[in-house]
Parts: sequence; C-alpha cells; structure tokens
Amino acid sequence: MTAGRFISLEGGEGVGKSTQARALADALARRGIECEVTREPGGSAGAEAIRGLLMAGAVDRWSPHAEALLFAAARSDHIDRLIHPAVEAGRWVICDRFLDSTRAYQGVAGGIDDGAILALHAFGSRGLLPDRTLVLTLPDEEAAARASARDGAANDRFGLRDENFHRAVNAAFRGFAEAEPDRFRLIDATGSKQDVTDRLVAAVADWLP
Ligand SMILES: Nc1ncnc2c1ncn2[C@@H]1O[C@H](COP(=O)(O)OP(=O)(O)O)[C@@H](O)[C@H]1O
Ligand SMILES: Cc1cn([C@H]2C[C@H](O)[C@@H](COP(=O)(O)OP(=O)(O)O)O2)c(=O)[nH]c1=O
Repeated sequence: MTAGRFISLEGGEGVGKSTQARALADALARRGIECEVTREPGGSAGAEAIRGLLMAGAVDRWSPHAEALLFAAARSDHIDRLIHPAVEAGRWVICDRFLDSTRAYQGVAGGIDDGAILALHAFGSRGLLPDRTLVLTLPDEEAAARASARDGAANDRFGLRDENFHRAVNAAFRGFAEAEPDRFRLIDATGSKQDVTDRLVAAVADWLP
C-alpha cells in the first residue's frame, strides 16, 4: 500500500482547479494510485450544507468574520468525515481549494488577520495542512475569460466581487507560496489541459512509485 497523501489545489477563479483535480486523479490512477477528489467548501454532507449557505445570496450576506467561521466549520467536518479517513487508508486526496483559500479570500482580500484564521483552523481541524499545495497561476485576464466562458451571467457570491478583489486573491496565493516553499509549488496554468496536468504530475513526481 502506498502512503496516503493530501494535496490541495489552489488559485483564483477560472484557473482550472476543478478540471485539473479530476485530470490529476486520472493521471495518478493510470500510475496505480487511488485518489479521492473532493472540494471546498463542501466534500462531506455537513460541509455541502454549509456550502449552500456560503455560496447563495447577496454579496454582503455574511461578514468576513462569519464567513471565516462557516468555512472553518465546513472544513472541520470535511476533514473528519472524508480527508482524514481516506489518507489513513492509504489513498491520495486531491482537494479543490482548502485552508489557503480562506487565508486568501477572507484573510488578505477580506481583511481578517492570518493568525486568526490559523487559530480557527487549529481549533476546528487540529491545524491539519496538506502535504503539498499546488497553486495554479494564470494571468488575471485569462482566468477571468475562462471563468466567464464557463459561467456566463451566472455568478455566486464570490464571482460577483470586483477585479481588485480577484487581483488581491491571486497575489495572496503567490505570497503564501513564497513564504512556505516546502509546502507550495506554483504551477503555470497556461496552455492546454494536458500541458497543465503534465506539470502537476511533475510536481508530485518525487512521491510516485
Ligand atoms: N488549460 C485550459 N485551457 C482552456 N480552458 C480551460 C483549461 N482548463 C480549464 N479550462 C476551462 O476553463 C473554465 C474554468 O475551469 P475550471 O476548472 O472550472 O476552473 P476553477 O475550478 O479554477 O474555477 C472551464 O470552462 C474549463 O473547461
Ligand atoms: C474554500 C474557500 C472558498 N472560498 C470561495 C472561493 C470561490 O469563489 C468560492 C468557491 O467557489 P467554487 O465555484 O467552488 O470555486 P471556483 O470559483 O474556483 O470554481 O468560495 C472562500 O472565499 N474561502 C474559502 O475558504
């Protein structure tokens, strides 16, 4: 049995996280590695119910503080019910967004102190961090074009934020990667889907049998 691994995929809207979470799992499955693909907010029944509260409604439905608490509660349930048991059983978990999204959206872009977000995570989830965090990077305009081609006029509470908010989010992820090079890898998300998948596989190649 291979050792379980926990990988998070991060980045702003439209960079290709959801597409690549599945594509990376397929590529790893071809190498004999069993993966669980999941997402945040969500991934367990309780966390998906919280997702419904977070994603729908007016942009100002929740304050950044209330949002941070809801994300932390959803994450706690997701880890207990899905992530932790899967990794313990030797599977790899690929999670589309995780803690660093809270640090970027509610933290850097929303104004909440990073230490406070990490303290909530310590309380809710015993501080569990991914073994590796792969941040997909794309020029802001290209990410916006991909997201609007996908969503058209339909937007959730986060897609409705302005350009500056999304720029701050993208800059935040780059900042985290610079600060914690052991956990993070920046992955160029330009080019074809296959090109990006190849880069992601290369970023975990040291774990492959
Ligand atoms: N490499 C790529 N080149 C062009 N379009 C892509 C690429 N990867 C994903 N897309 C498309 O861009 C849109 C956003 O991708 P998605 O995976 O939903 O991004 P995210 O989960 O990061 O918001 C989707 O319509 C998807 O099919
Ligand atoms: C996990 C997480 C997501 N979010 C936001 C980012 C996204 O806009 C939204 C999730 O939307 P989703 O549609 O899953 O992602 P994407 O837009 O990347 O395809 O929730 C936070 O603000 N904080 C968090 O901790």
